[in-house]
Amino acid sequence: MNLPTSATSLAGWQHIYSGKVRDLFVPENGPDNILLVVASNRVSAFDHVLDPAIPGKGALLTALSNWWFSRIDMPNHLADPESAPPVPMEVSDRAMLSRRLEMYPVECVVRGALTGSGFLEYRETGSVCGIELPAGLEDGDLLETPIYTPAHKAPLGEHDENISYEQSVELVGPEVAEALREASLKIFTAARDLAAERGVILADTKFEFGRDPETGELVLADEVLTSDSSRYWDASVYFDASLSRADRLASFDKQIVRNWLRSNWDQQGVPPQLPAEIVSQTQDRYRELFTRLTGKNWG
Ligand SMILES: N#Cc1c(N)ncnc1-c1cnn(CCN2CCOCC2)c1
Repeated sequence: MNLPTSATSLAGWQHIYSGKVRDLFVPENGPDNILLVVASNRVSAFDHVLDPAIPGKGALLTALSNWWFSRIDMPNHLADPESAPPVPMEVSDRAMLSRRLEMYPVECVVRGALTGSGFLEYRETGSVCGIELPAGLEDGDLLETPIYTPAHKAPLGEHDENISYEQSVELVGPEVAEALREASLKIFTAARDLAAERGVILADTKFEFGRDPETGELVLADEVLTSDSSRYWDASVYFDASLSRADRLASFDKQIVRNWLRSNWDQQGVPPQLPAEIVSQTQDRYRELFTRLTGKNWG
């Protein structure tokens, strides 16, 4: 996977980490309990960060995350702007000023549908993360009840490893493991139901939690319920039996890019530049997802 070659340097902030699509900063001169999470416009597919970036993507997904945070009844990591240095103008619309937490090394994945790595594991073993599922399920099938399928965070560039609930207990202890599972299932179920009212299927998502060192409380962190951390499908497309399975499971935001790459790249080496039309269509899909979920026009 080709990683970003340079992270934005921000006046007053020290860059500490770059992921595929986000960059992390801490205040150069304190306080040390603050973290700035900046969502880039980078888009990744097939384990590659693509070129060019999608203008507006970072701001839109930050706004979507903030919209969900405001609807989730749980402490979150968003910080009071008064408690931190000013957020530089050049990233203000795509930056998340956060409380610095002691992050738990568990990717809290919840699946309402069986696809991706979960389907691959099911096809091999009949289960996902030790959870036995009924026989005969196909890729993309909706599950009767959502399942909690944690993963262990892998180093950047590697795939996270699906683990059993019992393995998550070994990582964080029984009380925290249960709290992570309970919170993840509760948030997912509420978000899935809200999305369904808007004709959108929340197929799966990944939450990250941390412990606030000052209060000891469990805090919802990272981005939440964005199309980078979740799979969203259009319900009218999903239930259209005239479409192929691949088309029915088209992700709201990245399918246009994936389909173009499948037709224009042999998945060897570095992917080709995305044409302007593909970038524009992808921007439209991000906007459409934002509007469908929030009921607000973007921009
Ligand atoms: N959100 C948030 C947040 C927070 N509120 N407090 C502390 N850390 C994080 C955070 C955000 N992303 N990551 C993953 C980057 N890690 C870098 C080290 O290596 C493992 C991955 C950590």
